[in-house]
Amino acid sequence: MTTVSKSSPDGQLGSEMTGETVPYGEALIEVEGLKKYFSQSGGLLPGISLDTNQFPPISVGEERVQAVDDVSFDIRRGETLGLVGESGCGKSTLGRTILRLLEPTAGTISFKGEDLATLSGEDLRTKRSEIQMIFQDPQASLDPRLTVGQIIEEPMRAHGMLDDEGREARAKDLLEKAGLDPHHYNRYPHAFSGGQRQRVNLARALSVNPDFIVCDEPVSALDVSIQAQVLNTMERLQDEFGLTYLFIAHDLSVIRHISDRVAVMYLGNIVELAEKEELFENPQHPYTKALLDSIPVPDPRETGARGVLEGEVPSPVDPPSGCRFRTRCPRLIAPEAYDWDGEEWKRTRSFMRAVKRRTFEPMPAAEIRAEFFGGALPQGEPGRIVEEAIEFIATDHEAGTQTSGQAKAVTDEAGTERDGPTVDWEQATDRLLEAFAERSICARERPAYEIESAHGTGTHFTACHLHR
Ligand SMILES: Nc1ncnc2c1ncn2[C@@H]1O[C@H](COP(=O)(O)OP(=O)(O)OP(=O)(O)O)[C@@H](O)[C@H]1O
Repeated sequence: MTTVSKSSPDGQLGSEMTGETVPYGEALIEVEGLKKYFSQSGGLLPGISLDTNQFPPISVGEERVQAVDDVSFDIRRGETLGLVGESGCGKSTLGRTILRLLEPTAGTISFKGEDLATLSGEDLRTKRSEIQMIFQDPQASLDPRLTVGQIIEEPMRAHGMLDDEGREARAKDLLEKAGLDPHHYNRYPHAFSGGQRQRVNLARALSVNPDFIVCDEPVSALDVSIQAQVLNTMERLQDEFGLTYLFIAHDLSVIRHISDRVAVMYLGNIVELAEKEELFENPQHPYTKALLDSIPVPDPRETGARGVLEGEVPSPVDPPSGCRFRTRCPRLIAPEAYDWDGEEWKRTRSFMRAVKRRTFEPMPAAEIRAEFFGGALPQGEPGRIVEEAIEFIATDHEAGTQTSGQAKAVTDEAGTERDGPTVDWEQATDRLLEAFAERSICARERPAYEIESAHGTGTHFTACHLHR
């Protein structure tokens, strides 16, 4: 049987063909300023939008989904970089753009010092053998009409690698290495379980002797009991074949199992990147902390009172300025335009969040002041702004003392029209956000800081202005 290893003369392609080597621990992939925007093609007239607040009310311009926006990091030879984040944050798009399955909008992707973003034609085709991808759904990615042997041999054939006999021997060897019986060579995918099918995918990816594999949620569709077995096989194959993985998952326990370093993604940006232990034991970004706090704990006494993420992820068509997490962030930094004393900012921030999310019932002004500010509003201008916001939502304001727009004619049960207070959450929210949230450094500048690690010796990147 042919022995497959990175040094095997039969295992052509991959780095052997090009003769390039990158020492272990050095950057194999360097991503710099990578962007991937998708054009929005929806509606009757794509690209044309109606805005009655402007003249002319029609504008022609493309709305673009900023799926990956200005992302930079490297992946070192032999390591597994875990990429984690909520659904829709851009993980798959990033993985596919690195592989050039999607055209980058901007930025560079350097693989062994060569920019993949500019390669095309034959050069790109050759490089593709060095970079492979494994997808989440092993069922969908295996052609049901082909035998397992044909499936594994297909990439070798496409790259003109080995003769028929050599390909068969290599396919059988790879089946065994991936934890399957080589006698399964002539079977069809439907005869296999989900875990076995993912092993077939692994064997196929390895057939062209790649250096780098993007693994997009490779175990998410598998039973938890099977997940660990497949992950262990992936680790073994990584050692044996000298592989480098970008491992995409939303499940933090899977990321913790397999990664050496972890990158956390939120709304198209990488918000934190550190060695695994450092990230799990010393997370610095409020988003990472919220993600870690929301890991389900297998404890029946657990009440569910964890720091789960509040609010919706904003649209990637029009993401927030500065820090993209700021609209959901519990640690939003105080705007420097005002002087804050003691607890004033914390209280104002909690009040602003509660108003924005309408988490309390409208009540008289004094009760709002008591509940959120212990009776004493912040000093000076911030206090006046808070008072204005309270007036919009208080239930006990007399007509005439209210800010314009708040008093409105209402009809009582007897059918008599009289002036009464109305609650205007929107105005209150706008007043607070405009005065405080939009003036925070979190809204004005995009954060990027390197801090000292408490665990290990690696660098710790965090995109949070709390480290300014
Ligand atoms: N072909 C496309 N056209 C337009 N928008 C797209 C396209 N592909 C992805 N998007 C959008 O880009 C954003 C990022 O999607 P992506 O699939 O990369 O996220 P993800 O983190 O991998 O999510 P999931 O874990 O659910 O796959 C989403 O808002 C998504 O709707």
